[in-house]
Amino acid sequence: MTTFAKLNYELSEYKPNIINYPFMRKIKLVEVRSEIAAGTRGASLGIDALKIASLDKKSNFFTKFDPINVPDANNYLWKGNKHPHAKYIDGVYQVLKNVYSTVESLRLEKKFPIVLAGDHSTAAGTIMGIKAANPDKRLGVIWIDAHADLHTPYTTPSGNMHGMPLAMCIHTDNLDCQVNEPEELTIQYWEKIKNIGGEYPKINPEDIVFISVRDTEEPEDHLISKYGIRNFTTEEVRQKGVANIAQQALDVLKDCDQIYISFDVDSMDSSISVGTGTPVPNGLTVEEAIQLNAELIKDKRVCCWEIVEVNPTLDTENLMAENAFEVLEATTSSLVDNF
Ligand SMILES: NC(=[NH2+])NCCC[C@H](N)C(=O)O
Ligand SMILES: [Mn+2]
Repeated sequence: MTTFAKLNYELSEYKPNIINYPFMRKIKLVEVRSEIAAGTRGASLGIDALKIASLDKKSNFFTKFDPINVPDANNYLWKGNKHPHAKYIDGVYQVLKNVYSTVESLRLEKKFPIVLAGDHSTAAGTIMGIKAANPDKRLGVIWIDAHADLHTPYTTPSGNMHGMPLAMCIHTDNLDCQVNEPEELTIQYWEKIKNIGGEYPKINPEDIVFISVRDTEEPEDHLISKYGIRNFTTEEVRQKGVANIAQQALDVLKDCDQIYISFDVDSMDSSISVGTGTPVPNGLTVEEAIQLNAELIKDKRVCCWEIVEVNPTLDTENLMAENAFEVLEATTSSLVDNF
């Protein structure tokens, strides 16, 4: 703890109501065990794998913050998929509404949600919730990921909706690059999803910053160049250093009033990220991921942080969860220390 944080902490013993706020962030853990939007089974176990990693490390992390559980719709997996270009979109819609309303309420209470989630689609619900609580604040997004997650039912190569959350939030169909003909019912759900929390884009595409994105398809590349979305590559992170890239990323978002950070563990290199559904080479090291998140979260505009896509069923010895837990713990203590 910094001296000021320590003083603040000590004072808070005596005057909890006055001193705790606004100096200390009120952290709330949000657990979303959704995996229907991933192509591989098992991401719903990621949160519990993080808890096992914490126990093995004898860390008291999970005793420090109250968790809240958001209901998932993983039972849809038993029914079979009816939407080839947006798999289980009916279930995804339910989960996104749940995440959205949970995050909205937390933000209205000025809490800082640390979201532990399964598949990455739920990040759209998080963004919609942040925006709903403060519609007049311009929201920027730092998306640390191997993927751009900018697909739509009209462009997706896989039908997996964890490849679509950013398109939901910028409210695009990307018809310029249409390759699929989604069914009418699929489109109805897609429209409902885009309009959760209001019939408007929740973020400007220009207010997205990518870090380590390296596995995109042509329709995503089209949106990236159309909107000039900045991507800081792994090479840039390595050449210029993590602190420099963190600063540059925050500078891109200089006109934003609040910032959400989404950390997909597949941003880390495939040599250590076997335990995730879509691993990609040339990613960040664990150390780089730790430094990057710990640095970014110091910015006072950051109002929510999320970690996703840990899948222990694909792993050996819970390696990914152990690494991801290091990132979670270090990022959270940076948040606490630099309130
Ligand atoms: N959040 C993720 N892991 N996304 C992976 C997406 C992979 C690919 N672009 C797809 O649409 O299927
Ligand atoms: Mn992702």
